[in-house]
Amino acid sequence: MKLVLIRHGESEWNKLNLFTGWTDVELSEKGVEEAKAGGRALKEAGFDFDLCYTSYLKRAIHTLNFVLSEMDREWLPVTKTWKLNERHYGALQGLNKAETAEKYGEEKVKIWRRSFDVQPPALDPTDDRNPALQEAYRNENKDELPLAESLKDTIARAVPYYEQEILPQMKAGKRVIIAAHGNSLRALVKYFENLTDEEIIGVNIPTGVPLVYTFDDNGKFISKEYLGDQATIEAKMAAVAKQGSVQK
Ligand SMILES: O=C(O)[C@H](O)COP(=O)(O)O
Repeated sequence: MKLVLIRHGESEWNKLNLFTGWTDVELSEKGVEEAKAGGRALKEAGFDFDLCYTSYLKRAIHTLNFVLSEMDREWLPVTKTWKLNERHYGALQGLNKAETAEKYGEEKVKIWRRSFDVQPPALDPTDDRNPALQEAYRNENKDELPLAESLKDTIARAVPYYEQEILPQMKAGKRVIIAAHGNSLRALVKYFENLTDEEIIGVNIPTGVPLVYTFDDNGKFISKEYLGDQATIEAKMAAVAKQGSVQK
């Protein structure tokens, strides 16, 4: 069984190096091009899909739309769920990552960005960015909606969704693509590959590059492969890792 993951293309806030989380920002022009290139790479490699999953956030939704447009598959059914949203970055949302590193130190920012179970500072419940106060989440169970999340918290909602909603479809023969986010995809990657809490720290997902997983019939990990020029992909991953460094 194969499964394709794609992180959204560069967003307006990726471009400005801001902590984004659940902030619903648009793709940048470069992000649109990355998403289209991802779609073309999938088409050229002969991929096709039956079902698509994405988050409630427009940078992932639009990425999926551009991918499907390039593949002439805009008619495919798409399921949206907040369970695939980016990790909620709490009160860090809107802050510049490099400036935050200057203020609190690179180590602290690395812990906030990449530690397994440390949450960033939480939003105040009265903050109008509290998802429980936002239209997009009006039909969701308010008790489940976060004010901040660690990667562990993200795993606790993304992995059960995968196991309950997506994996059964794959086992029934459906070809699936998931368009999501740096950390909601890291949550799935950790689970798929059974990575330790330390190993996942070093995983950085580039924007707009299709990541193809191959599993056995039971959903057990066999292999993975990024589609595209490997040196370019490595450079994009290194750039993501560096976003939390002080700018020199
Ligand atoms: O929410 C964000 O800021 C990004 O999408 C992912 O950020 P990170 O790579 O700093 O975790």
